[in-house]
Amino acid sequence: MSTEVTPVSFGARLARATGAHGTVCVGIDPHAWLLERWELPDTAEGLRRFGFGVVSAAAGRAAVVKPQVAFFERHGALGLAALEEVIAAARAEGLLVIADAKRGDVGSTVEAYGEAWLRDGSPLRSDALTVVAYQGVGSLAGPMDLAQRTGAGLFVLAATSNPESAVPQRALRADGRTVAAGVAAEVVAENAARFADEPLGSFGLVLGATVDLAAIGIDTASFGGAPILAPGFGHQGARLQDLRRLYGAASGQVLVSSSRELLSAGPDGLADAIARQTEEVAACLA
Ligand SMILES: O=C(O)c1cc(=O)[nH]c(=O)n1[C@@H]1O[C@H](COP(=O)(O)O)[C@@H](O)[C@H]1O
Repeated sequence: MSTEVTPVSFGARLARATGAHGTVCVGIDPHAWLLERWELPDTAEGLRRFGFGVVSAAAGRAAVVKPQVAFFERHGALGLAALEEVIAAARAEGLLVIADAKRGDVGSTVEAYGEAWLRDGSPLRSDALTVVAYQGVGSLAGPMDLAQRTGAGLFVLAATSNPESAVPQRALRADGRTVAAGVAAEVVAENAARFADEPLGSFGLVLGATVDLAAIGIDTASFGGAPILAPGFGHQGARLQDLRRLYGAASGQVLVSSSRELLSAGPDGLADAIARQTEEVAACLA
């Protein structure tokens, strides 16, 4: 008799956590200038203390944190060791962790990325991972299978918030769709097929709040239960008041990602800044 226990899916955990704490996703982006503002050194130890500061401010106030892996990689092995500790601390506090590592490769290799971030027992085990589908959504089958088995999630980049993304992402595929709309449709279909019984699925999309989704051929009304990770608010210019206009019927399943705007409140102001932004997002959705 198998003793394997089916884990609670990421989507179910996300729905529960956002229901309790709102839909703000607090970025952990230790830019050098932010470390200075937090009076921390630009070292692995500085990153560790910064990460712990964000975790303690977010615990009980937000559902999700999103460490930006690049800043930890700057410090090599010690930086990654700091990241391991920050991820573990966040999860121990009940926060969901989206590792923003933006991984992608041919299927046989991306599988190893999946194992690094989503396998039970891995030192960097997170609740979800950002991934890139430049090699085709099908190349992500390995991490998708693993995520489903371990109750983890994936956010696939579709329409990113940076202006340079227009050239590759608005390009037309052979089927007449833009690359961004094609990726979105494939991920939405995969999510619907694997998580049909769940109101919120575990495979979502990154859709920048600075992007005109209709102009790029993306209609969020067709998203079903696919969650959306939405960077671009605050420092990149998008405004919370536009949340409903930007994401329409899917606005309730949008994670409002905010890094520099929140983090610049400093270690003493961050908890209040998170609470304020959570209220503001809720008001925009009401
Ligand atoms: O995947 C992401 O989170 C992401 C996708 C995207 O299209 N744009 C984008 O800014 N991001 C990330 O979201 C964060 C945005 O930071 P702020 O602009 O400071 O809120 C950074 O960690 C980016 O790497």
